[in-house]
Amino acid sequence: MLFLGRVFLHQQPVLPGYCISLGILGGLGHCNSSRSRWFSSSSSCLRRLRVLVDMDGVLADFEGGFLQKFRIKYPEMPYIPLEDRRGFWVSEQYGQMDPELSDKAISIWESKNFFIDLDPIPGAVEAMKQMAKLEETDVFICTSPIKKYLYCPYEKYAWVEKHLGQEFLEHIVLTRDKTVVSGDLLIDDRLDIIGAEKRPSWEHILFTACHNKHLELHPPRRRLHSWADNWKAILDSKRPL
Ligand SMILES: Cc1cn([C@H]2C[C@H](OP(=O)(O)O)[C@@H](CO)O2)c(=O)[nH]c1=O
Ligand SMILES: [Mg+2]
Ligand SMILES: [Mg+2]
Repeated sequence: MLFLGRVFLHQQPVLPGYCISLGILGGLGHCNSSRSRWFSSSSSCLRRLRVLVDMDGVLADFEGGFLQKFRIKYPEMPYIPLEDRRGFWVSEQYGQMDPELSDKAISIWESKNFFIDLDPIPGAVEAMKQMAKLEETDVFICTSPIKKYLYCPYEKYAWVEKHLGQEFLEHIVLTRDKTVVSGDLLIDDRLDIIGAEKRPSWEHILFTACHNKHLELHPPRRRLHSWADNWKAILDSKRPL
């Protein structure tokens, strides 16, 4: 008998709708990673955890890099110290201070070398290397390019190669819509991640950043406060028992 369905863990669907199994559902997860993983000898497929990790604000310090370059390019202009940042979009808050500052802010991340020059977030590189080495775990960097595509997509790849190594180039998902990417977890600094898929397969873990640290999350939503926080425990909470 063919069974087509979804399994829920922590109220999150962990099986994409296209995962078809022959009856036995216990312990199933993403079964599409390779043909041999679809079924083990006991007719249940090995379940690998898939973690999607955002780039800007989680691996690469977009906010710090922005402020540094903004102050160099516009030394006479007012700026917003990182502790006063509110709201995801930098240009919105700058525009509220002075309408002409919105375009000036945008000019910073639309410039050549903005994305490649970003410093890693503390602990990010080490955590990603450790995470990738974990058994039964697949890690992907899931990041949105800006729409001015002249430099950003290239520089995001170059950044990953520079800081994480060439092997990680196989693990990049560039998308403007993260809801259509399947995974168990998405670690991301943006509060509202919406798109075409109304029921994304991942649980969103909010990565704490200067612009979101004051926001109160409603249960069962969870945060990762930094890479010094216990990210392994969050991964383990999504593994089958
Ligand atoms: C415009 C803007 C972009 N970004 C990041 C988010 C996206 O990267 P990521 O998906 O890696 O977090 C990218 C394109 O919007 O730039 C900010 O973090 N703040 C901003 O104000
Ligand atoms: Mg981000
Ligand atoms: Mg691994």
